[in-house]
Amino acid sequence: MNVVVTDIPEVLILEPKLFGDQRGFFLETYQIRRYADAGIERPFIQDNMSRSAQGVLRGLHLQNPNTQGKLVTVLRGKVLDVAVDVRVGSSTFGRHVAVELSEENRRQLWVPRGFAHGFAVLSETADFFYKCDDLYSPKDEISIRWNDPAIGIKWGVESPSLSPKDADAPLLSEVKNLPVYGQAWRKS
Ligand SMILES: Cc1cn([C@H]2C[C@H](O)[C@@H](COP(=O)(O)OP(=O)(O)O[C@H]3O[C@@H](C)C(=O)[C@@H](O)[C@H]3O)O2)c(=O)[nH]c1=O
Repeated sequence: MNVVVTDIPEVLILEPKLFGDQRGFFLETYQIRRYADAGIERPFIQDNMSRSAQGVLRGLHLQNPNTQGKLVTVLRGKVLDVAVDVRVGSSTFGRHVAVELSEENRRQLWVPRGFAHGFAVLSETADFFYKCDDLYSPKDEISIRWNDPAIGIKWGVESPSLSPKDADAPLLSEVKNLPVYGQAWRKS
């Protein structure tokens, strides 16, 4: 597995080794020791899957407290996947990493605790799978406006299709209960 450290060093791109043969291919999408060596150490306790049509944008989402680290994989299709550092007091607060994840490149993104996450679907449909290191907690959910100019993400999608919650989301500067740097990802 190749590990690519991004401009925000806690955000990682993982490139699992792919074994192709006449039947198709095989790869490990998670393996406890290898991912721990890359810095992804907490146990995953929830797995999620979603399917979305072209032009759908989900995000930007996080939970606080009960922040979740997410290891995200695209099983089918292509998305632009984004992690935004929203940890108050972080030297990279408000900055983001945007990476294309697809069934062709088989890349994964590690979205650490304390980061907002979202993705836009660039293919006809996308099947999206992610592992979480804390449980879904609706009372802790925070949405941040996908097109907040202070974040400045170039999604590559015109007029995305959004959930009502995401369409009405506040700007980053309007969110009161953001995670605090140094608390969001403390080892449990
Ligand atoms: C996220 C989630 C949703 N749900 C339910 C609540 C709701 O009825 C339905 C759809 O929920 P949402 O609209 O929040 O789904 P969605 O917009 O796909 O939310 C997800 O977006 C991406 C970007 C993330 O990073 C995820 O953590 C999560 O926030 O599924 C669960 O039961 N468990 C979960 O873990």
